[in-house]
Amino acid sequence: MPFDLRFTKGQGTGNDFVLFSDPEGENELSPTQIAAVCDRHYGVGADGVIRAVRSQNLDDGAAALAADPRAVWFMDYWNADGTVSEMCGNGIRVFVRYLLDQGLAELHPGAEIAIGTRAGVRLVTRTATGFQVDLGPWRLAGGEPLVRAKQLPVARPGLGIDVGNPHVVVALADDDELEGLDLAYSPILDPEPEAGANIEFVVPAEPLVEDGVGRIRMRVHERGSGETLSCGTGAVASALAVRHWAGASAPNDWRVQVPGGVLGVRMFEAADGEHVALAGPAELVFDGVLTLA
Ligand SMILES: N[C@@H](CCC[C@H](N)C(=O)O)C(=O)O
Repeated sequence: MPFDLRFTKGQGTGNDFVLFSDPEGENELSPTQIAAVCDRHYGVGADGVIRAVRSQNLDDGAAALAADPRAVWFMDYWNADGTVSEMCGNGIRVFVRYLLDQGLAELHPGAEIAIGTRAGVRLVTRTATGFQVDLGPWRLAGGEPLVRAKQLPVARPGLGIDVGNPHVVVALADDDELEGLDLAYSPILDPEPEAGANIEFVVPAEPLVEDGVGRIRMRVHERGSGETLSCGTGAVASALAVRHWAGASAPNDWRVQVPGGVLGVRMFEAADGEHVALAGPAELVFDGVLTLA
């Protein structure tokens, strides 16, 4: 039975999403419907779909509420191919902008909002130009899979990093190598992690550190979405990887240039270990109605 999906299109550094509100958790889209919505020729076009559900109305939301009763909203995130992901760093900023715009939540200056996600509860605050999200503790995922990509002459070792979702970061020699990559083709990981991974290619700026801030450029091939203009968790994983390679003197503040803009990354100590935060813009672009079969 066809139905009308009322949605809002949003983006953060060019990583774009279709957002819709389903407080009672009654309108989960099928993977086929999500792929149809995200199709850039026959649908709205987006890198992912985000459903706003009250945490109390989702199984995954119950865990979020148990962890933090303030997490009344759950970010139900889906990639463009209809697969699910645990976390989206650009998406969660756009999600908060959407909740505020729809009058579903409030966020006063200096306050924080708790959002339920499959990676756990994440805290979001306002910044002068957008939002910052504390992505919580991170970890080296173990192993250094070889990465093959089109136009990369030889396979390179990647570093596995988990920031709630899985990433493999690969260092390239220079901007020419970065620009020359053809990410219309999916890079190949050897060994391929069972759950797949988002793959980031990074190049240090010259100099790497300026005024105490590390600077890198990044392109990404996202699990479930292909090449995107930006990936927030990918920017975080990339800064963590480059700091890891650079050694003890490397800074904790990073500026990550992606094709769609610039993101800020900061590592800091918290009660449960080192956390990593992501800052960047979040915009709503237009509202619409799509009839779905
Ligand atoms: N673009 C997002 C990440 C979205 C999920 C990712 N494709 C995955 O499957 O883990 C971001 O900004 O972090």
